[in-house]
Amino acid sequence: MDFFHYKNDKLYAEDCAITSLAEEFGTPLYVYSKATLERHWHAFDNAFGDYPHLICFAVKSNSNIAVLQTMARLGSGFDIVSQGELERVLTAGGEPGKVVFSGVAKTVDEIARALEVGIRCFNVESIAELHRINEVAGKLGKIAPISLRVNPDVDAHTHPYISTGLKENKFGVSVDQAREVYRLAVKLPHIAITGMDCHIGSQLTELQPFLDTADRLLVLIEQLKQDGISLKHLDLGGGLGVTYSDETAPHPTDYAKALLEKLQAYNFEIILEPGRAISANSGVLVTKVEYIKTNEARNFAIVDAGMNDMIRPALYQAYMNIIEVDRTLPREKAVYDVVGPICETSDFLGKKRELAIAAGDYLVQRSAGAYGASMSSNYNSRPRTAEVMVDGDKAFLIRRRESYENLWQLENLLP
Ligand SMILES: Cc1ncc(COP(=O)(O)O)c(C=O)c1O
Ligand SMILES: N[C@@H](CCCC[NH3+])C(=O)O
Repeated sequence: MDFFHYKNDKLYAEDCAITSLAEEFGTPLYVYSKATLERHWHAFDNAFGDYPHLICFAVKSNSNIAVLQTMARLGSGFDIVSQGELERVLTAGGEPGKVVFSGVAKTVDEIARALEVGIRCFNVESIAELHRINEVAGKLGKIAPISLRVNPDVDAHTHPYISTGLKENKFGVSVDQAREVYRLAVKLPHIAITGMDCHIGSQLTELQPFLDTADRLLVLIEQLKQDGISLKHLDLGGGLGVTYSDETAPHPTDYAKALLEKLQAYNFEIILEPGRAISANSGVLVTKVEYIKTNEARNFAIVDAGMNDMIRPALYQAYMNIIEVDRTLPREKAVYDVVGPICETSDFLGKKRELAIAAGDYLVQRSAGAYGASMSSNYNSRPRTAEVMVDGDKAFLIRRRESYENLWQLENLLP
């Protein structure tokens, strides 16, 4: 069941008509469905049944505090990559004891804050970081729980910009060095080894790379046993893909089943860090057609949302569906490039889309709940969009539209 659906040819988010939301809150507008967020989180959580596990929502995919609050109320953990994300989780009511901290450049201040609030563990990405965490923990009189992010050198078969598990990527410690690093970690006085993690990439549409990764990590885990190092958890990161057009991504149940077949014999808690699979299809970007422009080569639908609001097509040539909001309007179909207001040729939401539209109509870009608002910017001095969370027939403004004053509120004129 899709909570974004047509009723009498008019698009709804749950029981709220998108046209009404656009008129009430203006466009561009991010609209999230609370029921979809919850259903997707439960799909992961239920997939593991009674097997010990923790689903840590990847905050980077959608960091609005109401989205995080929705996750926290379900009992979710969180995967963070900065102190900013940590503070958001805490503000949203998330439990610090369910936070895992990834990221290659953790600063001294970030480490100290994470130790102060008592996060679940640091996903350590280098030897230098391990030493830094040990030092900071020592100064604070704490023991830092750590997991080593192992880079398994597995090809995730995804876009090169969102592939993270190859040796040439900056992430983690290579699988060949990891044993040495664990042997070092075990000797450090302010470090407690709790687990192992990895994250090989995003928008994976096959299970095999995850399973190959698990195999490589299990070999390493056996070697660590010989060294007397035992782990409490195994964190396989995020990365499960979603359907943007016609790709089929594995269901969390199939993923969990395949993992459990491998891991049943071990006594680990399993941690996953899904972002996109929970948030992408829980949200849409609503935009208004400002102008239709036609030349010999193209029809352009010029809309009020740009690459500053949704950068995925510009950055990864990502395909995202674009659909009409009101199909009862009498319109001729034509093929359009749907482009934004930004002064960049890469500013498009979609190319060669068949749409029945006229100026003034609303369009929706689907699957925009992940890496949409969280990657938005003020480029071209465009105030960031509002965000709305729909719950049944109620709509809550969870981020107000920025004002023009907001654009320069942190800037100063010279004396
Ligand atoms: C360490 C880590 N965990 C989790 C995620 C979430 O990934 P996804 O949104 O593909 O599930 C990412 C982003 O790719 C990441 O870098
Ligand atoms: N931002 C990317 C995903 C990268 C995730 C970060 N490791 C996307 O929109 O597809």
